[in-house]
Amino acid sequence: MSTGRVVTLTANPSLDRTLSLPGPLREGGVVRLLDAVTEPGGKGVNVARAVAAAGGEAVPVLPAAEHDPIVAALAERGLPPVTVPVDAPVRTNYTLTAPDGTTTKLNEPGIPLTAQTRAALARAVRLHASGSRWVVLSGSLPPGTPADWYAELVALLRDTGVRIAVDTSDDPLRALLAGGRSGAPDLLKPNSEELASLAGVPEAELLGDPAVALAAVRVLHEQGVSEVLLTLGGDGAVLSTADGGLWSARPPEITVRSTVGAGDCSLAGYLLADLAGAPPAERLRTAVAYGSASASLPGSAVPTPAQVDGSAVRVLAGMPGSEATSTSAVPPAGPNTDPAAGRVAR
Ligand SMILES: O=P(O)(O)OC[C@@]1(O)O[C@H](CO)[C@@H](O)[C@@H]1O
Repeated sequence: MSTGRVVTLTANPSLDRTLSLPGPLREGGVVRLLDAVTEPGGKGVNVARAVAAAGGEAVPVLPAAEHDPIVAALAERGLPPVTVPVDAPVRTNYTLTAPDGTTTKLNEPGIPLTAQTRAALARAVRLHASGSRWVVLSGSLPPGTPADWYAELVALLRDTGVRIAVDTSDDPLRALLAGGRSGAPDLLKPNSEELASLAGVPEAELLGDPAVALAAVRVLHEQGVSEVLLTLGGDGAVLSTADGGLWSARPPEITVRSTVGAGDCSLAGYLLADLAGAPPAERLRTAVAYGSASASLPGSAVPTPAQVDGSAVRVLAGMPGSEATSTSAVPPAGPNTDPAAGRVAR
């Protein structure tokens, strides 16, 4: 029987060190920081933290030595990770945040993993996937990892019955879809840059023309992806389902403090809504509300449900500016919500 558990694999975890700048970053010279905070990070780790912060059951799987600070940092947050031991320390990624919300990331490459470590991680994920609702494969792959490893993992997990979400970029993203339907996840969460690179079009063209974005999403469905959650930063997100559903959502106005982890929190919000049995429009609303709440928090902090306001998110059936779809507002779900509300033909 499947439970509401979410298993996340972060093959390239990080300690996220957030450095608060007193003003806009100027290269050269000495910058006296206002603050410096370290949190456990990496995309899958962030998803697990947000799910756990909402009272959900999350199992973060990652490569890390027993005494690595990331293990203690997660345990302190009530989220002891499942680890596969490695010799080197987990990488540190730096975030520079300016007072106007401008966020600059400096990510280290990470620790190369041996074939044995990869096999042990795959076994750990498969073990915990059985009986879980979702497995999330998230983030970059460490140096030297075959680009098609995520595709291989998707195929490996298929017979467990778990639903699989992937959030990655560059070669691992391309390889995921190059391997045919066996590598295709149930849910893919690209941002506009990633979708544009997959589609081979400039990002500006994809953002400027809904028809281009919809064509790119349709290709993903043809390749076997059931749900595409396209995140658009401050412009919200779009959800497309293989059965023809299409919704878009805009976040409320917020003061951005750090965009780090906002995409991960969007994914966590989507999964939490799914675990609660919410229909697609509501899953999108929760995703955007979580992403927006995350961006209003400092560093890599993840929001608690009390900091998330779904009613402030405007959800439309369809996609504005697209001739192929009409749009209409979807009200927040009430007790009598029709699960098919907002479904439109494409
Ligand atoms: O280098 P990757 O794996 O692409 O991204 C890693 C990372 O930037 O992603 C998270 C935010 O999404 C941070 O916690 C972490 O530092």
